[in-house]
Amino acid sequence: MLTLDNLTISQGEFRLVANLTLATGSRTAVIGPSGAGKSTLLGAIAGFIAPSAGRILWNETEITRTPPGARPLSILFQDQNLFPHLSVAQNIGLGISPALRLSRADHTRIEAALERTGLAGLGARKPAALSGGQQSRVALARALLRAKPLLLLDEPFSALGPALKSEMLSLVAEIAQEQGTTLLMVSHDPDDARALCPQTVPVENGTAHPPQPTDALLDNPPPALRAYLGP
Ligand SMILES: Nc1ncnc2c1ncn2[C@@H]1O[C@H](COP(=O)(O)OP(=O)(O)OP(=O)(O)O)[C@@H](O)[C@H]1O
Repeated sequence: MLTLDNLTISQGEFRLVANLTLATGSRTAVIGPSGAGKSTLLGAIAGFIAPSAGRILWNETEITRTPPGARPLSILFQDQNLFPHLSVAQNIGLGISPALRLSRADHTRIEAALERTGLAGLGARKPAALSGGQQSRVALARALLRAKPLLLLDEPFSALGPALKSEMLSLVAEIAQEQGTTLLMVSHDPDDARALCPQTVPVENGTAHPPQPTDALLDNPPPALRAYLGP
């Protein structure tokens, strides 16, 4: 279970407060107007942004000041964070060993992750020799190998076409289900939220609200979300 206990994040004039919990294995969308603080929220959970007050707990353990790499999570961004000079297999291997000290068993796991994400046979290529969709799959394969209990998605597939994006999101949901992963996903597309996430955290007016059932929220949004979601 992820707990945000009066978590307060300040960036210049901007301030965001979150008081909420996410059950283990749940899938949650984060929805709100541009600039509302969705990426800031994920950045604080991931440890890239230091909160000015409050606590982050994973189960009973406080991780508010745990370095990003030691937190029980993976995060996928739009910019897939692939190293251009490393092969696809090495980029995935970074999920196991940042120094790329990989055993034979590790290579077997990398092959399995390539296979699972539809990249079989592409391990020796450099990221530049892959399509955008394939690059997304590499980042996902790396997260898959890390098998952390919490997966944060900050619109990693938004540069892909609609069909490819929903294919990637389905793959994420499938893998999350298999691994029992807790999923927290920023989305600008209400249809993605409805398709994948039974509950949604609305972010508006400086608050990340506790999760609410996605369909009910989107069918009858509060005024601050209504304008953003449109008719
Ligand atoms: N380094 C910074 N210093 C000051 N303010 C910042 C900084 N980074 C972001 N902000 C402000 O914090 C607020 C939240 O930004 P954030 O990127 O989290 O919004 P968002 O909801 O993810 O938006 P979008 O949907 O457009 O990606 C914005 O008002 C932004 O201008």
